Amino acid sequence: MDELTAGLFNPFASEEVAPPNSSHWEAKRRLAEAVRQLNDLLVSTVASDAELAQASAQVEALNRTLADTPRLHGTLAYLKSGEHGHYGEINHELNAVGGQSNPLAPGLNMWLDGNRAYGTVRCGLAYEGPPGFVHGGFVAAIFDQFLGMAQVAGGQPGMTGTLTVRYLRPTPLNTELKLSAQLSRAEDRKTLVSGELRAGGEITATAEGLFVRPSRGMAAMAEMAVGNSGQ
Ligand SMILES: CCCCCCCCCC(=O)SCCNC(=O)CCNC(=O)[C@H](O)C(C)(C)COP(=O)(O)OP(=O)(O)OC[C@H]1O[C@@H](n2cnc3c(N)ncnc32)[C@H](O)[C@@H]1OP(=O)(O)O
Repeated sequence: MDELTAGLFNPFASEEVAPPNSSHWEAKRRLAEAVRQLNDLLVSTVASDAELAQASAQVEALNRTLADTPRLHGTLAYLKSGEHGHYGEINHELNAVGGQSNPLAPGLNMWLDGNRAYGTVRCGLAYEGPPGFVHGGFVAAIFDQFLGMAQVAGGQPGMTGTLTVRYLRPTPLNTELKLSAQLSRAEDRKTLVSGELRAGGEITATAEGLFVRPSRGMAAMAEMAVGNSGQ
């Protein structure tokens, strides 16, 4: 394991969402939750054009305020600052699918128990694809992240090489969804993991992921990313 993968799923790998490790992340989680609500409200409100224009001006003003604050671009920049925890902690705050402090993330919580992985997630209205149901792309994203955690049990975590999702029935919005996964095979640099997504006890989708530990190593992959983070 290297600096990126060591502790990747700790200390957040428990059934209870672990509390933030600093006042910074505590404050950011609060802001992220407010933005999630804003997203939900945005897609559901049928306010007047004038009310929408006023709300836009307020959000634009807030954006200008935040743009003037010190910023770190990407998880590696947070890591290098030395002030925001180890990579696992930072990833679990900022990850696009599992990040508690990232409003894009639907709040996926995950934990490992031996060779099995478990998770919960709830997708609000902003994740709608078919009427009343979760967009299939987000179902795939949830599996990608979740199986990406489950592969860690194999001891050689890598990048998603292939992800196959079987959509058995529509996945409902605003419902606690339960995930489970198990390691099928881990050999050389390849780890095969399969998982299920359930709503109210019914399986709505299954997935299989093949993860490949890069020949260059994860640290080299991270170096390749320098310059991609929009700073
Ligand atoms: C910090 C830890 C992070 C872990 C968290 C994961 C959760 C998030 C998951 C993601 O979303 S990752 C983002 C989505 N995935 C990518 O962007 C991966 C892009 N692809 C790559 O970077 C490379 O193609 C890859 C690392 C997958 C493989 O490159 P390598 O140069 O290491 O592969 P190589 O050519 O040496 O092949 C090694 C073996 O893997 C096989 N292989 C390579 N790419 C494959 C692929 N894409 N699908 C299936 N098999 C693949 C290849 O055939 C070969 O099999 P054999 O040993 O049996 O000959």
